[in-house]
Amino acid sequence: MIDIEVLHRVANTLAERKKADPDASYVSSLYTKGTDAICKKVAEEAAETIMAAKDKDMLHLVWEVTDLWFHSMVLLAHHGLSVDDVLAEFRRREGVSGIDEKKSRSAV
Ligand SMILES: N=c1c2ncn([C@@H]3O[C@H](COP(=O)(O)OP(=O)(O)OP(=O)(O)O)[C@@H](O)[C@H]3O)c2ncn1[C@@H]1O[C@H](COP(=O)(O)O)[C@@H](O)[C@H]1O
Repeated sequence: MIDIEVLHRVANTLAERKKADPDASYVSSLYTKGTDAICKKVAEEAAETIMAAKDKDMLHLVWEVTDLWFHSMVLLAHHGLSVDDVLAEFRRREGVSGIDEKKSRSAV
């Protein structure tokens, strides 16, 4: 079983960082800079993920996906959301084939 508790612990830290000093916390400094700065980090980490995959660099691929998940979690927290909202969406989609779901969209 994969340990997703670490995601909850990080999410709790991200919530706590709303009250932290931006000079002492990277997360708090991102909140202070705002949505554009956080989105820029998400875009950078997505680009670095793509480069690692294209280079077939497995170590960096894991590092960059971790950076991407982390900055996506910061973006969610900045908007009052958390990893629980994403996990709930995964649960809602569970078992629904992407092919069937796409067909049902074109039928509407
Ligand atoms: N998981 C992470 C995490 N992953 C990556 N990073 C930071 O994300 C930053 C940006 O990564 P980059 O690779 O882009 O680094 P960079 O190029 O030097 O950054 P820029 O100059 O481009 O801004 C780095 O400073 C990393 O250390 C993280 N910073 C924090 N966390 C978690 O968030 C918690 C709270 O962190 P603080 O708010 O800093 O206490 C920590 O305890 C960790 O659990």
